[in-house]
Amino acid sequence: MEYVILAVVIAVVAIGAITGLVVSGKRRRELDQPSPRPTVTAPAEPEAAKPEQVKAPPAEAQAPEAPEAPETAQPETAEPGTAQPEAAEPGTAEEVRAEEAEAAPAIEVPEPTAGRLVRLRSRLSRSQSTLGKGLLTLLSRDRLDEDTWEEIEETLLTADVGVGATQELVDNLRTRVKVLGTRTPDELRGLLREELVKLIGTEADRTVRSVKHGDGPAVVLVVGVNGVGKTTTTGKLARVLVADGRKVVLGAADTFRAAAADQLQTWGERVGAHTVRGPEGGDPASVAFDAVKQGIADGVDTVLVDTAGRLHTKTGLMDELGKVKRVVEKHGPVDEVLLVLDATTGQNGLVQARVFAEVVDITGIVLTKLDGTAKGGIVISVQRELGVPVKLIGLGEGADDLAPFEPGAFVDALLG
Ligand SMILES: Nc1nc2c(ncn2[C@@H]2O[C@H](COP(=O)(O)OP(=O)(O)OP(=O)(O)O)[C@@H](O)[C@H]2O)c(=O)[nH]1
Repeated sequence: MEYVILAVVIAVVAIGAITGLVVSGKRRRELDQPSPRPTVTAPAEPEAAKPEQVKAPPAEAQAPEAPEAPETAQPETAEPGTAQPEAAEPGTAEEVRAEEAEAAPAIEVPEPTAGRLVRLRSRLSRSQSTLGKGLLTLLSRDRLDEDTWEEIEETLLTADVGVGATQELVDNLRTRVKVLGTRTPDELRGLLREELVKLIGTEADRTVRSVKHGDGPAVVLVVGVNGVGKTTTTGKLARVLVADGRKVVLGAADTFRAAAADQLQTWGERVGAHTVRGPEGGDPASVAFDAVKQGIADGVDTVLVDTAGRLHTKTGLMDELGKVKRVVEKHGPVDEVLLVLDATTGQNGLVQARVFAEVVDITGIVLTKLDGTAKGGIVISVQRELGVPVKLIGLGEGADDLAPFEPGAFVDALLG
């Protein structure tokens, strides 16, 4: 019996030993297998982080379904009356398009500037009925006595033609009417046209200097007191230049009124022109400097700078405008200084013109709001006052209501 128990114990021990050996061998084999988890030294990760791969991922990696969504949702491709599965999200494409439109506002193509004055001639109706028609009626009288000539003089003075120019015109008309003898309406019209055109002058260069030269853009400073339409004119002038094929940068150097910069930026955005602006109340000269710098960097043709023209004191104005000009000239010469005057202010406008002319060298005049006045003669008096040509006239609040000034077309509009 003891032998049997001994044999069983030996057998159990032997089985246990064999089993232990088999299990531990299996475990060792399992531990020898490589781990499936990545390690910090895995080369794949730094490879994937290479900038080239981030910049230009393979086409397949860019959500291949994405381009199909807007296409299927486009009204052109959707069959009318068919409830397509893609149409289940009608708002999505609309929203995408609305967002896109908001992000990139449509750039307008302004109307060409040639012939604008002719197109807008009816806007001069108030000046036409007093100045143009008034003079023609007086000159058509059977007898041109002293009283009639005095009335002609009065008409010219009321229309702001100015004393000197009025005298010159009346003298010339008296002589020519005497020589002419009998007068037909056509002859009278022709006579008056010639004399008015002569007074305005056809010799002066009325183009706005806006052509790029050397490495830099042409720089145009727009000056004038607040409220005359200076900011609006700068915006409209950007359109005139863009219409004529120029690339423009705007400088919102009127930092006095925050809305002025917003207003200018909106004008710029409409024609795709960049607007450089500074903080409200900031230094106008610094904004003007930055605008020209931007214009050089962008390689544009023209930089238009809307300046702040507060007429508190002449000294203040002189300091401010003088500084703007000096600072801008660090980049190169200023090509044009346009003085904006409100035609409806009459003599007051002439006083402003005198003050500005003492501060900066004005190279051109912009007369705004000629649509709202019977005093079209201011074109003549302001030119005489400053010895500088009127280059542009404002004939309304519309975006394309700023016209290059043409003496012949202007007089034709006055005479009807
Ligand atoms: N009828 C008419 N209105 C004009 C003309 N030009 C400008 N205006 C209006 O004049 C008003 C004043 O224009 P702004 O451009 O804001 O004047 P501003 O001189 O820049 O004034 P600040 O921005 O305060 O410096 C606006 O309502 C313009 O629409 C024009 O030729 N005809």
